Amino acid sequence: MERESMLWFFLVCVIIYMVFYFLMRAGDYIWWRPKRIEVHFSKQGIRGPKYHFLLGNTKELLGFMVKAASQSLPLSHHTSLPRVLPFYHQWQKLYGRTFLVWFGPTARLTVSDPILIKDILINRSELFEKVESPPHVRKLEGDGLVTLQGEKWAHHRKIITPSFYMDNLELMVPIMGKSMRKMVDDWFKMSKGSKIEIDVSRWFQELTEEIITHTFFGRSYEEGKKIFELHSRNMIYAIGSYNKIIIPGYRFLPIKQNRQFRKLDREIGTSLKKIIDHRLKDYNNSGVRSAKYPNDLLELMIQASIKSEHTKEMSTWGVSASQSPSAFFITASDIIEECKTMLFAGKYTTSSLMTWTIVLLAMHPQWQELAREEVLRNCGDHDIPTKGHVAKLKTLSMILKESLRLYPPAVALLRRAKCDMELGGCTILRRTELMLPILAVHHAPVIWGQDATEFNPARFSRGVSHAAKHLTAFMPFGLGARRCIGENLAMLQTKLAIAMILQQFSFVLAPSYQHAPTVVMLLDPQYGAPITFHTL
Ligand code: HEM
Repeated sequence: MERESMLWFFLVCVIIYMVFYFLMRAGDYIWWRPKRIEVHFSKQGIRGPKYHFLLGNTKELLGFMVKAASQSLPLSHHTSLPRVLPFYHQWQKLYGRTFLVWFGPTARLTVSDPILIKDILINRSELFEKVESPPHVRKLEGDGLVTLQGEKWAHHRKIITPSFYMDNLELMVPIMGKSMRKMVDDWFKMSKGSKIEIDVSRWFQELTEEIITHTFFGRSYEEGKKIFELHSRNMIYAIGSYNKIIIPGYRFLPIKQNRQFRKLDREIGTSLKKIIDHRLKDYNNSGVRSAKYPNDLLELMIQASIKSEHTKEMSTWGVSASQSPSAFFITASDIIEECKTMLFAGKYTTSSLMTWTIVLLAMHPQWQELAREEVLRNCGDHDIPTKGHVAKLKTLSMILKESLRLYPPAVALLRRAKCDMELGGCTILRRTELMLPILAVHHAPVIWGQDATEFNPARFSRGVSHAAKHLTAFMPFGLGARRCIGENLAMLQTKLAIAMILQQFSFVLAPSYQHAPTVVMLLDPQYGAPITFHTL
């Protein structure tokens, strides 16, 4: 009996200890640790809004966003920072360009000095890692290049990079041109030879989807298209849950939205596997391809995977394990994840660039005229521009850069310190997150001059180095080793699309257009981008 009571006593002590331990850990996470971090930074002169229990500054952040979203900007007015990143606009006035913000109990050091940004993204990038996206977004973006770290990221980057070389992409100009011709012809028909109002953002999303499908899937285009459609549907669920990410365990709730999300995700995996299995039939047991097709991104990855030493994975694909060479490259599930990543990273970013460029040209008719004159002079008035033509469109290049400067699709980057370190004379603690507000850097008068918030593509006439005080202040595609791999593809397809629109139409903002740049995941027009096109 006594032994039994002892056992009970012991058990109760263990439970009390464990409860106490977890309470202490939780208390440390949501109160003492944030307070220590606040003191640590304030001793070094870095201040910021006060940390509030559990929520951090979430309430203030949401308040700023709701207020900013309720008012549109005047037309042709590009001072979008107070609307898009209202917290940065308000707090940098109080605390300076480097300050501490609390996203729940997570501290984020906001850094907008280009010299420090260069340190973080280029000079000492190995000391920083990427920050994971919220769970639903992570599922959508896939475990591909955007999120991978370390050696695996380096392997994938090496394999995928050749697909995005300019020489390779230029071969796709006729295919891209065909998709764009179809879009422009559709608009022409809808205009009945006169004029038509179109919300361009939706059309550009479809266009970029088609082009990435060609880049990735090549001859499997039709099957690839279905996967994109599933992915786009899932994107709607992810966006729906984006503002609920502060609810712990939200993604596990057995609600219709979550069930639907998981179902579509499984369907994407199954469909992709089918395409890969089909392609593998072109390979003999030695891993040599019998059929002759041009290389698309999927093919490059399959070839790399055939060299994989992941024998188990390979045998499930029906390729003889004994034939696999020894170097580790890439596996079947890696390909599936990379595919999702490309779809996620390439579609909405590029359509956002196309949309803002058309909006800007509609707002600034003198630049629209200059760009059209250049296009007609170099490419003629109807023909699909060739890669040679595209290379000559210098004014259009300047316009795209100015569009990316004023309206960068990705408005901020995130990194996390891997260890305690010194940055700009201040000690940063391990696991501190750093927020690099691209939009704020692109709009800073100290970097770009007093006309920083004006649309002036001429500032890029002698290149980025003459446009800004710091070469690294222009970073719509990021900087350093993790710089966007799809930059060439995005610029090429946007140039081609805008050139082909300029050949056929002049355009102005539709009367219903409201100038309201906003961020859900990327920078988009809150009420769409209705534009009135007049046939030439
Ligand atoms: C205007 C269009 C685009 C913009 C503004 C853009 C922007 C960016 C930015 C800012 C990054 C760096 C993220 C970071 O450092 O945390 C990035 C990375 C990336 N982008 Fe893009 N992107 C665009 C188009 C594309 C396209 C068309 C693709 C592919 C089809 C693509 C694929 C990627 C990938 C895979 C990464 C991760 C690279 C790595 O970490 O190695 N992007 N992009």
